[in-house]
Amino acid sequence: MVSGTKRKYYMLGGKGGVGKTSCAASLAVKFANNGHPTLVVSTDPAHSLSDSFAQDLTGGTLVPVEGPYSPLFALELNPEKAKEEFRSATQISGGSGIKDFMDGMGLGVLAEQLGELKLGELLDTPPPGLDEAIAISKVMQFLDSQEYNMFTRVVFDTAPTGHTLRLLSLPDFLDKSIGKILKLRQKIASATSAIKSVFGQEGTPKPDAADKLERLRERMIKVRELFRDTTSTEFIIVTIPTVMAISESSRLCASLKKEDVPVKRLIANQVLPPSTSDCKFCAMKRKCASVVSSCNRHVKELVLQ
Ligand SMILES: Nc1ncnc2c1ncn2[C@@H]1O[C@H](COP(=O)(O)OP(=O)(O)OP(=O)(O)O)[C@@H](O)[C@H]1O
Repeated sequence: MVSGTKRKYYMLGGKGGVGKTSCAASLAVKFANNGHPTLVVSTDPAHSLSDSFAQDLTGGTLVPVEGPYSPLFALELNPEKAKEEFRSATQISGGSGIKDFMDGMGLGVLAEQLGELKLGELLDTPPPGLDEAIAISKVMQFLDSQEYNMFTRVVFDTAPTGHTLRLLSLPDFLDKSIGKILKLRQKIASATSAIKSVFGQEGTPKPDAADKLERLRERMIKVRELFRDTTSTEFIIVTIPTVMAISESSRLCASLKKEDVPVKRLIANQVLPPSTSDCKFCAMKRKCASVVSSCNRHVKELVLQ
């Protein structure tokens, strides 16, 4: 994993509490100690990257992590900020949702179509995972900038399984939805210019709003491409040796493969080392771990089958 100087992205995901953040932080330190300027990003709204490094990493900006030989920076993304950006990019007129805008223009009929297209919901209540998708797209934006193009390893500490799966399918969903909004905007623009000439009403959608939407759509396409780029991206499943964690990891792996997301490595975390002085709890935990790994063949085969 440390060979080569071409930029690589590693996304760590899995069941809640298995050690995604701990493993993402350890992997980032390993890369930095092997000569890679590294960035570790937490997209999990419940950040715990600061705890892993025992350093305050909050604030939504890149913070240098003390210790490793090569530069290691950490970033705890602020999903609220990302959501705000989506809302402002999709507002049609100052502050009101698209439906009010169209009613105001006497285009209630078109608003019904909007209902069918379910775009109203998209604009007023963004889908789960949206904030992370936008946050990741921002990370990619600044990674392309001169200032941050030195990073050759980027490690994403993602949210627990369900959130991540929605995040992975989101760029597609957004690309299509924003495409519909832009088409609808086109219709509104031509309809309003017709109305304007008859009633002389103001309220044509701000031209820059369409550009903002178009830019957002392009960024979502880039996120989708990043997730599926087998030459630069890899999703690593983190699990622990319990039946429940392995079952959930197996489902996650099947979903990732269905979304064409490259996944080939698994971290079996918190495996108890052999010990003679086990307390009852540890003895039971070890027994369970050995039963799980033996009767379910090797954890890796089972999850990554
Ligand atoms: N290999 C390990 N050895 C000992 N403790 C560990 C190990 N990995 C994780 N832990 C501990 O388990 C707890 C959960 O770890 P962590 O926060 O990394 O999991 P997570 O999957 O990111 O959790 P969440 O889903 O809540 O974000 C923490 O207290 C952490 O210190």
